[in-house]
Amino acid sequence: ECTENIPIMDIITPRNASLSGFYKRSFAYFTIKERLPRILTQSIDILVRNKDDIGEEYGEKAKQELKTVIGELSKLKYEIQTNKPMLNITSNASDVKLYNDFLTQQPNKTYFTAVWLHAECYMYRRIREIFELTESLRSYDPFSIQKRSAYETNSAAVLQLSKYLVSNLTDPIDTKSEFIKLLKLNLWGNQCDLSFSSGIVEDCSDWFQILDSMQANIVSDHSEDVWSAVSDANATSRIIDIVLDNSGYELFTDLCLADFLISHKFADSIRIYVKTIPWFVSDVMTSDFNWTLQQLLNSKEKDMKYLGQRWTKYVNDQIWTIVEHDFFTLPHDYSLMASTAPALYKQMQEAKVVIFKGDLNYRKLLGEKNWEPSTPCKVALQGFGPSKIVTLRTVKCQLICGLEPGVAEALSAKDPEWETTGKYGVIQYCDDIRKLE
Ligand SMILES: O=P(O)(O)OC[C@H]1O[C@](O)(CO)[C@@H](O)[C@@H]1O
Ligand SMILES: [Mn+2]
Repeated sequence: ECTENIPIMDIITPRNASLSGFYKRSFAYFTIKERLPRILTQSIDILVRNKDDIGEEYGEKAKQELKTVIGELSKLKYEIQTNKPMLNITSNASDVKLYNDFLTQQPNKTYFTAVWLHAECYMYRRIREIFELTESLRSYDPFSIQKRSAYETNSAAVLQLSKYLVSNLTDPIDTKSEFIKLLKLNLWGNQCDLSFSSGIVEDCSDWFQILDSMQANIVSDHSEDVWSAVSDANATSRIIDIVLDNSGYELFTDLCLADFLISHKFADSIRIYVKTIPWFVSDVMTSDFNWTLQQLLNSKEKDMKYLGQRWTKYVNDQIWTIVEHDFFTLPHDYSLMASTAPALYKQMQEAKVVIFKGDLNYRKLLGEKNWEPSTPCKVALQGFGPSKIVTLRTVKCQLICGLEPGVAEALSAKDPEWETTGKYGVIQYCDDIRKLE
């Protein structure tokens, strides 16, 4: 039991405190104690199982370097389990200065005593550093195999949704109700995330049938506000930003939403924000985006092929643009964006609406704080507000805002694990704070 000498408290997370492994009766503690080491073990197993293929593709030297990489991943796992301090990143990548400056400023620098967000982001940044410091595996994505198989596992759901979307594009529809239906399908797509389900991907194909019955699990539903914001014909901006989360089926639901926004003329351009390094196992990088379009283009299913062609044209015509920015893989929460990445904040201010996907983005929007669940979203955002904000998030950890009084208490009474199963979700909207001044 190597956590016995860790100075942590055997309590739940206090109200308004930062989530941290320091509170033993928390999901943060469980994640750092159990889940992060398991993710590293999974990565090591996958590298060992695929070392011949990787040697084929990256050369003999890569096969040798894999031994070092596996050793380094094991060392990282041991560091976490024994609560070592998070040391500076030593590679010379573009984010390293910002990263180390941030690390230096943190009062608690060990995995179990740091803010959970910082410790978890740091682990993924260290995984990246291990590959950055090799010669032949600098561009290798250790999560690519898992991201690809997650897509394959859900190909039935992708096919079903592609048929639905294509029929929507041709038949006359009730735009508002179809938009809100697509929004909810998009929300539930967030359940498919490998850092959470540790590789077991839900079968998402029966969601059409049960969408209505899942309505009860949307514990905060601002769909009407989201509809008003995206369909606002008086808005000056014709840009909608989508900050992506997971690859696979979830990415497909994001592209369906992005297509709907263009084809129904709610925007002239969609900016799609991806990660610049392998992140939280499932998160989308440009390579995953391109791979997904390629799968659609190569598909034998006519609707999938058609969408692949349609969406490739959106990219070529710059109706959809991929935005890469280091900020999204820093440990900084979004209240620090304006000061840390002013150009990015300014760019987001150009958008009509900014849609954030998933649990990690939600944690960064709320500054990783254990707010009173009925705290208004505007308060929890702590000043972050480049535009109108929409979040589509399945609830995977113990932080939330914007709930009606009593809702959280009722959920805890009915289902004590409600915050950490991904079974519940929120569709939340926060108006542009510039308007509220
Ligand atoms: O892919 P998503 O929705 O951001 O979920 C990943 C998040 O869920 C968790 O697994 C639990 O909160 C975190 O480790 C991580 O922030
Ligand atoms: Mn994710």
